[in-house]
Amino acid sequence: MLYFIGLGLSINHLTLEAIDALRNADKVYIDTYTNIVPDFSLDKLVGLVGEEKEFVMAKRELLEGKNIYYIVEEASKKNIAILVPGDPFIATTHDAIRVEALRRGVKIRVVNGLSIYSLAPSRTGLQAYRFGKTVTLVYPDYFKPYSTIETIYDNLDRNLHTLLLLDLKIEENKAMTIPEAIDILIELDERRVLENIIGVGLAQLGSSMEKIVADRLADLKKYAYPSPPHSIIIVAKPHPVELDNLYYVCGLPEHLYRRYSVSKTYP
Ligand SMILES: C[S@@+](CC[C@H](N)C(=O)[O-])C[C@H]1O[C@@H](n2cnc3c(N)ncnc32)[C@H](O)[C@@H]1O
Repeated sequence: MLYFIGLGLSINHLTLEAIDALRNADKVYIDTYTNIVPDFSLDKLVGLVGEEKEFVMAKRELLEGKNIYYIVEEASKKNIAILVPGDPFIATTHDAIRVEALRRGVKIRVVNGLSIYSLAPSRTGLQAYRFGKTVTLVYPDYFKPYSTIETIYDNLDRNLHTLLLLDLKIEENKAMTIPEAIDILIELDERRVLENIIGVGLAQLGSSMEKIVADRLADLKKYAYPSPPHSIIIVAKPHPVELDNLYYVCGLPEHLYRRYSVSKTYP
């Protein structure tokens, strides 16, 4: 059996179903590269699921490429678990392992986990059905990420919010921060609309250090955030209830709350 288990965004998000599946596993691969879970502790995990099994802190190379065949082979003989931050199949590359297991006739089980995709709308009060395509902003090391800006423009043109995930290169010790992302966005913004639009900065969502702040996108740079993971929501024209949530839940400054309570134009 091959288990794909979501950890959630904090070790405290592990569900009873996840703990049960982990207890059944002979070997647990812990995905260490698709996200950062700041409060993750192997000792705490072992305490919850028992130590009589093998734990492997897995880098990208262990869960991708030809190693997929090795893991599926193992899972044809033993109970193997892959523990993934967030939800195991949201914004990860683990589908290739699932498909290979099913192709080989190896049984699989998916245990879902709390994801940035559900916490972002839920924690901010922005309505889930008003989000357009999610996009990741990558470091402009090799090319400028114009396609990311195009996606944000497309969403704004359809009056939809954008959940912007920020680049993680964990194996290079790099994780994009909200201020870094804003510099990149403003530099690439040919329409010159983004700096005045409302943005919501999300840092370590779901952990005890969680920070959520709403302001003009350009002004999100002036806040202090705990270390990554960070994301940003680019907010389309907010509905009245969303505007209330931006003010009361996310700390939108009062002058912006008042302005958008009466203004017909946005931003
Ligand atoms: C590749 S995605 C993986 C998503 C994960 N599988 C899930 O279901 O949440 C990782 C990106 O999600 C965002 N993210 C993940 N956890 C977060 C958190 N706790 N707070 C803010 N952003 C987060 C960051 O932008 C990070 O770079």
